[in-house]
Amino acid sequence: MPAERQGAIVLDNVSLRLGSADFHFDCAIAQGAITAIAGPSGSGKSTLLNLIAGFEQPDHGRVLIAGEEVSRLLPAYRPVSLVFQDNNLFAHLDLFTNIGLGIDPALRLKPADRQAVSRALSRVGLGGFEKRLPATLSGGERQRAAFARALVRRKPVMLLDEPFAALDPGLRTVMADLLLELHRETGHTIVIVSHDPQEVERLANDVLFLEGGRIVLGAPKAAFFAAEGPASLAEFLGHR
Ligand SMILES: Nc1ncnc2c1ncn2[C@@H]1O[C@H](COP(=O)(O)OP(=O)(O)OP(=O)(O)O)[C@@H](O)[C@H]1O
Repeated sequence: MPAERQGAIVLDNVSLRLGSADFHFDCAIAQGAITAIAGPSGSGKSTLLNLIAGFEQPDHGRVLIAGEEVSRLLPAYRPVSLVFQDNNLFAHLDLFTNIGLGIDPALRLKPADRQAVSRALSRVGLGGFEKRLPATLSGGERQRAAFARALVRRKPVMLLDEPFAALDPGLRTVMADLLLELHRETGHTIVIVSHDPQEVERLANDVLFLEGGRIVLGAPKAAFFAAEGPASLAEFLGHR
């Protein structure tokens, strides 16, 4: 593979068909950067993220993370942590247990792991919330808990699928700032699907813009916002 194709995440000529939808992705996502995936509804943003996470596998081509091919690995074996819009906390388990599951699905937690759970909760502003059930939290607090779970996994790649879409605009800004802070601390590679050009502007170093299951523009943020392209791009930029 040529040097310029090296990245924290590489989709090497990946193609996939789901029902009548065809996807083709060929890109390298930079190490330690925040890359936003944007594009109209149905353009393939979640599918691209699912290919990286392992919820979808390519029909052809390869997915590499940190130089290792992971195309056929199940999600649990990939070096990624996930934060989704509905943050998938288990309703009947308290926050300590929910976050501990991020370290070990069998919950065999060593004392250091238990400390890491409490530290992660404090880190996201939920210190002392260990015994709370998800239903007793606000939407923003649940999203913070999902961040805490991603943090304890200590994986070098964090994947977020519209993590703030259900939150009100004020809280969205607070959570975006928290994500930037965590990124500065960890230096992780972050890939975030976003519908919101302001969020892309606030967070991203690089942007991949999708249409019809393909990447129609991949550029650093400044170039992206100055770019001319398909009508869908003009429409996205028009909502700034
Ligand atoms: N399992 C599947 N079977 C059939 N079609 C699918 C499947 N998964 C996704 N699709 C189709 O592929 C297209 C892309 O879906 P995807 O969820 O990746 O888009 P998206 O850009 O994330 O959309 P949105 O912004 O609306 O969430 C859609 O037309 C969707 O209906």
